[in-house]
Amino acid sequence: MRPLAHGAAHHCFGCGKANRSGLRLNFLVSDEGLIVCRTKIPARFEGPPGYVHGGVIATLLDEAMSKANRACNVIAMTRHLEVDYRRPVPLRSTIEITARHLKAEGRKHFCEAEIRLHGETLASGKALFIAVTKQFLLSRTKD
Ligand SMILES: CCCCCCCCCCCCCC(=O)SCCNC(=O)CCNC(=O)[C@H](O)C(C)(C)COP(=O)(O)OP(=O)(O)OC[C@H]1O[C@@H](n2cnc3c(N)ncnc32)[C@H](O)[C@@H]1OP(=O)(O)O
Repeated sequence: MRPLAHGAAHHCFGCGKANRSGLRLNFLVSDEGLIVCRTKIPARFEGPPGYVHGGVIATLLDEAMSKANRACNVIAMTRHLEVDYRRPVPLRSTIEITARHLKAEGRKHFCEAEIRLHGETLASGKALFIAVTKQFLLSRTKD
C-alpha cells in the first residue's frame, strides 16, 4: 500500500488538511487500486450517543469511493449514493474504510465501499459517479 496522491482541495471536508473542522482523512492505495483508510472519528461527529452520525458515515463511504476514482485518474462527482447502515459505527475506535472502482460505462463510474471494525462490516455503500472536467470542478473556486 502507498499514500494516494489525489490532488483534492485542501479545504475538502473529507480529506482537506487545511479544514480544521473536517475529517482530515488519509488514504492508501494498493497496486490493484483498493483504497484503504484507517481512522478514528472524533466525538464532535456524534449522532446516536457514542456513535458516528449517519450523514458522516455516508461521507466516509463517498469520500473513499471518490478516491477509488482518483486512483484510476478519474475526476468525477457523486450522482447517486446508496448506504446500508448495518451496525452503528462507534466514535473514537479505529475503523477501516475500503473502496474500489468496479466498472466504467462512458462517463459513468461505479464504485463500492465498506466500513469495518475488527473485521465486521458496519456500513457499506455503492455509488454512481459522473466524470467531469477539471474546468467544471473548479468553476466556483476563487484564487
Ligand atoms: C483539479 C484536479 C484535482 C482533482 C481533484 C478531484 C476531486 C474530486 C472531487 C470529488 C468529490 C467527492 C464526491 C462529492 O462529494 S461530489 C459532491 C456531490 N455531488 C454533486 O454535487 C454533483 C451534483 N450533480 C451534478 O453536478 C451533475 O449531476 C453531474 C455533473 C454529476 C452530472 O451531470 P450531467 O448532466 O453531465 O449528467 P446527468 O445528471 O444527466 O447523469 C449522467 C448519467 O447518469 C445516469 N444516472 C443518473 N442516476 C442514475 C442512477 N441512479 N443509476 C444509473 N444511472 C443513473 C443518467 O441517466 C445519465 O445517463 P445517460 O443518460 O448519460 O446515459
